[in-house]
Amino acid sequence: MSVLARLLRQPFAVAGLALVLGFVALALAAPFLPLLDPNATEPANRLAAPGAAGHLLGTDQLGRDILARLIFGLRVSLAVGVAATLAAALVGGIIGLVAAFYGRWVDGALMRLVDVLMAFPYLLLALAVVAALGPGLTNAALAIAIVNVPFFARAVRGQALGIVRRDYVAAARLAGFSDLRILVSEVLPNVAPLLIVTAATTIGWMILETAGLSFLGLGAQPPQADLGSMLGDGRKVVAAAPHVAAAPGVVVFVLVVGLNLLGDGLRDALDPRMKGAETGVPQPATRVERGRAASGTLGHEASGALANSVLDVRALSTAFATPRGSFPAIRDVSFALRAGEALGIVGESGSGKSVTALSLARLAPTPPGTIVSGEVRIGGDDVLDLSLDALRRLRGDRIAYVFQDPLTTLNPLMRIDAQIVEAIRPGPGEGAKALRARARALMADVGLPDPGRIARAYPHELSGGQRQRVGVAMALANAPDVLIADEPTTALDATTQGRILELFARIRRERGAALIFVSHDVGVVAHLCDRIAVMYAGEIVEEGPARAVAERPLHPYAARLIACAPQLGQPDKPLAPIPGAPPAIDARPDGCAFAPRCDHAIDACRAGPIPLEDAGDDRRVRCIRWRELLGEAA
Ligand SMILES: Nc1ncnc2c1ncn2[C@@H]1O[C@H](COP(=O)(O)OP(=O)(O)OP(=O)(O)O)[C@@H](O)[C@H]1O
Repeated sequence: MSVLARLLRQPFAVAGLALVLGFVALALAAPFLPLLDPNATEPANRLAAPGAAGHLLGTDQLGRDILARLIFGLRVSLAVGVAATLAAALVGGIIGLVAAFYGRWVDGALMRLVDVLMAFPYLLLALAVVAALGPGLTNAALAIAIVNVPFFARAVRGQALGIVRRDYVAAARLAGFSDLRILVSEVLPNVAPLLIVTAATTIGWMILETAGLSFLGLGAQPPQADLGSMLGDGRKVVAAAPHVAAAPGVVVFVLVVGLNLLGDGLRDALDPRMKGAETGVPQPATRVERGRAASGTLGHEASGALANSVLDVRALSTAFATPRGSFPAIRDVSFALRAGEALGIVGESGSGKSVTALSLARLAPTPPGTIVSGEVRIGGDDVLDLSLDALRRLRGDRIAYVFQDPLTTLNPLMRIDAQIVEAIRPGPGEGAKALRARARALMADVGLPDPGRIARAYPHELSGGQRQRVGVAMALANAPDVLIADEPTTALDATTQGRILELFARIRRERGAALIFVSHDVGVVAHLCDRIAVMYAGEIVEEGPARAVAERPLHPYAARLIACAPQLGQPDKPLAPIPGAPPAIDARPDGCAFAPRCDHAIDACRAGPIPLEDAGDDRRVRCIRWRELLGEAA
């Protein structure tokens, strides 16, 4: 959606835009309107009331027409405000960019200068500038621009500091581009929205400041009018003729309100992340709004309830709000796990593995995510019905996570043992010493060498494999019933990966927790897990015992996915990548989502939703042709 379209969706911004456009049109048209001469005095008609003697808004103390002066004054104020804003944005922008780009002493010198400018109260500084340069509108505008340079310089520097360290700027340097070219083509486009936003939200303020200087007699000089000098003139006769001050007062007020509404709207349109409601802090739990999903319980019957399951997921669907509407990222996901059982979820990137894993403890981000249907039963409770307090107790206690990169989840400033202790829910009367002992025991349990040393270390002092073991120790802290590992070995080298997989296998054997292991590596999952669920475009397309699925997949997608995974000991195995790409969440077809990439698709595949069918031998498959294809293969 374009910036303009986003702007026009905000009623307050539209009101601001209408007001500002109205004022600008009036100011531009001033010379062509049938107005009286704004500077022509008419002593006989001094302080005429509005409507009297052909003066719609009356006259001032010299008998000048207030309406004409107001429109011409508006023209002057707008021009001065815009010019001062552009000048401040230009100079401040350059200072900010140069300071961030060159760093070190350049940055130090420029920023100290900016600090000095900011140390003075703005009006005092503006008065000093005007005193030095002499009164007059141009000098007043210059003073206001100088006073506002620091705001632009600081904002731009802050943003540019992050950008100049990015790899694409380093790449431009390596390519031999000149500093100017890098600043203009790589850095500037990234700070431009911020510059526009700062200008849009400051311009109203700058018009007010210029009006303030004119009000004090330091800006527009007689007979020229601007809104500030008109207010200053009106103040002298406010008791006898309040309309003289009221007219410019109302115009300044409405103009600045309009500019601020427009500026705020522009900020939200240019950078939606800055908008309060949408960015807000993520909610502590995924929103649940069941009953909105159309697909209902397809496949629910097939899953059936599993006797003595610790986790029972039925027809779970999670949707994400996008600018084009709300679309399900996962649909109708059902499976069940017994204590000690391990389920591997595999699929291409974007197939919904992580959204499934996160939705189980309502950790999928809201906004933009909402769980729109389903049930997640852990030991009889439906997680989707729990209060926030109950949900907090459940997380960590009964369901725990291990993520891909523990460096992002560990606190860089806390020692390892303190972080593990923090994850432990203390038993009654359990003191600090006992908790530390439990932390050491956990560390030994997950195979961390030399727990004494590692306990005192910070996360950055550990290797990737050690950090992942810390992540596992924290997840195991309260002996959860369900352990969910989301690609826990992806960031590790092959040897370390093997050791961490062994750790998961041991945990499962010894602790009897149910394990959900998310991975894009079918080989790893087949080795570690009892069952495999293959996901495609947000749906489980095949689910069953790991060995059976890996050796004799029933769904054409599962078969292709397994065919394109390299296998240890089979160096000659031909790898056949699947042509095409999975559909985006807002472009999923009505029927089988894999049909456009499937060699076996027929018209019936595209006709409508395909149910997850029971395929015997404890297997389920979402394909209407699996029996035929199995026959062909045999
Ligand atoms: N915060 C979000 N906002 C909008 N859409 C999202 C969000 N998070 C995920 N999605 C969408 O949901 C779908 C499933 O994403 P998910 O992260 O579950 O995939 P995945 O299978 O785990 O992929 P990967 O292996 O790359 O992690 C994707 O199409 C993604 O675009």
